[in-house]
Amino acid sequence: MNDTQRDPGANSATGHGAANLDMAALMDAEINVSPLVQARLAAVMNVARYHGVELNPENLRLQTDDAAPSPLVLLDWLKDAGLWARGVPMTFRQLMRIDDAAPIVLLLDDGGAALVTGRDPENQVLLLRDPRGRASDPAMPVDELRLKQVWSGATLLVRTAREGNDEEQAFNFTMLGRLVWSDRALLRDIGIASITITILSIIPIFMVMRVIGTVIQYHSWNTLALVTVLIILSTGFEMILTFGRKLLEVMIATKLDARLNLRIFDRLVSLPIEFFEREQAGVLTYKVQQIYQVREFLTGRLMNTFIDVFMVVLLLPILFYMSAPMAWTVLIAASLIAVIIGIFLRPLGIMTGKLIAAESAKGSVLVETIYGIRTVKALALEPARAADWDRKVATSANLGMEMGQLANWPATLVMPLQRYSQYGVMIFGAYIAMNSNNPLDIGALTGYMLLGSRVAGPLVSLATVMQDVQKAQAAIWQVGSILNRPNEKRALTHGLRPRFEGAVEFDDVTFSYEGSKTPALDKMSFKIPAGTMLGLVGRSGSGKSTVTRLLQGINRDYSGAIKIDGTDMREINLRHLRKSFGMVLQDNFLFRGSVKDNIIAGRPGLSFEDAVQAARLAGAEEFIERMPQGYDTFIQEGSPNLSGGQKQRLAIARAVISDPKVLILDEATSALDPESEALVNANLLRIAQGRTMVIVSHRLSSLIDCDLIMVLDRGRTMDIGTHHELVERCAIYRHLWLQQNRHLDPQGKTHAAAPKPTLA
Ligand SMILES: Nc1ncnc2c1ncn2[C@@H]1O[C@H](COP(=O)(O)OP(=O)(O)OP(=O)(O)O)[C@@H](O)[C@H]1O
Repeated sequence: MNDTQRDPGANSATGHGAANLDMAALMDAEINVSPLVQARLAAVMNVARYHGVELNPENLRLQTDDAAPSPLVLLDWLKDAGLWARGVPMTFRQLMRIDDAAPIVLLLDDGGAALVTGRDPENQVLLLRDPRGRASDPAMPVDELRLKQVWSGATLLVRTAREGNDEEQAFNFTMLGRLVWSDRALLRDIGIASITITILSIIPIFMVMRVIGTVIQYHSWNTLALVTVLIILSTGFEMILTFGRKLLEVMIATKLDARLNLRIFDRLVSLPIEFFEREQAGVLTYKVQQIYQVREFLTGRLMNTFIDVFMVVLLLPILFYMSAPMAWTVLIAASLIAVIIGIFLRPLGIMTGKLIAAESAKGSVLVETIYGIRTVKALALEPARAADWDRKVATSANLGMEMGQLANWPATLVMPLQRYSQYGVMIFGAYIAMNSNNPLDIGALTGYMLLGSRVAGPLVSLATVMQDVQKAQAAIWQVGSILNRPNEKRALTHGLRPRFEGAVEFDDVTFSYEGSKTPALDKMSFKIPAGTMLGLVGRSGSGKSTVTRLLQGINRDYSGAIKIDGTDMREINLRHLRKSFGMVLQDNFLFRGSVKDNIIAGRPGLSFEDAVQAARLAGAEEFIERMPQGYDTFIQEGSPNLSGGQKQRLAIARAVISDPKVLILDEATSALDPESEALVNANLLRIAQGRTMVIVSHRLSSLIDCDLIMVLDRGRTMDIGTHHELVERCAIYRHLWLQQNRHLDPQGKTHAAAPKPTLA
């Protein structure tokens, strides 16, 4: 029985019919599980059914039959079936507030589960059902106190995966803006705090005007006392508010960063492998990190500028009220500043783009050198790399210098205008004072000077913020150029999830790599039944690895059809496909962690026993047990503490642990010494039992035992048959065989006349 998707609406008509438990599925699957485990499985199956998905208990990997399945295992089961699922801690109140008919799974402390199928706000109770009960059983009202005795908050939320959901939004200003906007309550608080702070910081200016205008002129001690108290009070408030605002700013930035991190990672790992093969890691990392600059700009500079400009709108009428001619001069000076900065915007924008490109090129040299440090050292390439680095540093330093020089111009040119609105306005005021019948008093003049700078400042920053907008635009373009590429997300989350048997068929498949004129596979057709051990041979570049790549869905834009058990691969869910296939490459990456962790590779539901069994099948058990801490031995980055053969056997164990129906070995033994190769090959026949194997190897001797061997040449199938058949009838195969095995006769037996090595 497969996990199959049904019409999502199919069950909603029955409303809370989700609790309509049909234990038959569990029984069908013949898993012998304890009643508590049954409750959890039944609860999850019920919710999935509500959303139109039938879960198959056989696809669930329970650690032991008695232990309750962990939330992780259940989530994986749900996600595998194409549902959106999250495990979250919740409170009774939060559950009461959810306004959705879809049932919610509560994971009870004793390992069981309950389903929330409704709520009664009047009596403050939740309506719960036992997932193992019958549909006709009435829902049980449970209040907060009773629930707390059996449940400490673990909840599973499930819904149908939305198409084109948030994660699919392009990375651009709109998306970032929306992200920022989703915290509008925080933004509003920051806005209110900022405006209040600005008003409070203006109060002392008016106080200064009073002091100079009234206190000194009329020796008014009372006014002085009042002014002092007011200044102290406003400063106190300002301090508290500034502290609060800073906290809010940190909160908003942290939340945004967390959300961005999740999205970026999600998007990055959804990009097809071919993309990573083309792009340099250093450039990728550098470009993606630009997003944080944009975030900083949005929540810092841009927001403050808007608040400042808002203050100008408040202050300008006051300035005009105090003296219209003076206000005009301030306004004109500010506008001139804006014009000067506007003129420099474009050249600065172009320069910023160049600088970012140079910085990413520089970053890529560094990252590449670190990644390839073994080769760099082994070939004594340090001077060459250093020279390359020097060139990149020089280019980016020169550009940085040019950028600084260019940016210096507007900053210098606007200075006199800025100074005018600070001090010049006072001279102008004094001039007016001496020539007019209604002059400003000296206090008002000082106040004007202080207020004038408060108007010019924000206008200048509004103009310079445009410069930052350009920078942010360049940065977001860089990020978008990576994250907005077509990704595999749809293929990873949609499509059929059949139970594989392992029959593979290539039907007239033609495929060319991007930018290549000759096809890597040319009208390839072949068909193998489930359980076949298929060897792929051919000269270098004949397309062997390409066959394995297409089989894993790494490259998908081929013509013709690839069918697995008769189903077109394009219709199969990509994640399901890759999870169901095992893969061992020539050079496998082992993660930092213990041997056991590397074999299990973070897949939920797999236990230590599974790891031991997989290691045994891969022939790795013997050396693991000899290691100082056995399965707990720590593997370093790059696994220097393991030999090539040991690494390969671990990689095979990792690939077979999930009992894949199709196992692909691409030159898995090519880099091994003969002894290790013989060890791995000896295990292959055992591993091959009950599954289809596709083995790519240059060494034909390791393919003799294959059920079928396919000979490739320039992307075409030249022949397919057993070793003996091919030696007889396929010229290419015979040639390759004889080349590698001169001492053997064509049927694989040691040649009687083979010269024995002699010691001189
Ligand atoms: N990522 C790629 N981008 C562009 N062209 C590629 C890429 N990978 C392979 N090719 C080209 O496709 C053709 C088939 O390559 P493929 O790796 O499948 O051959 P192969 O038989 O596995 O070779 P080898 O035995 O040397 O590994 C070759 O001409 C190769 O140059």
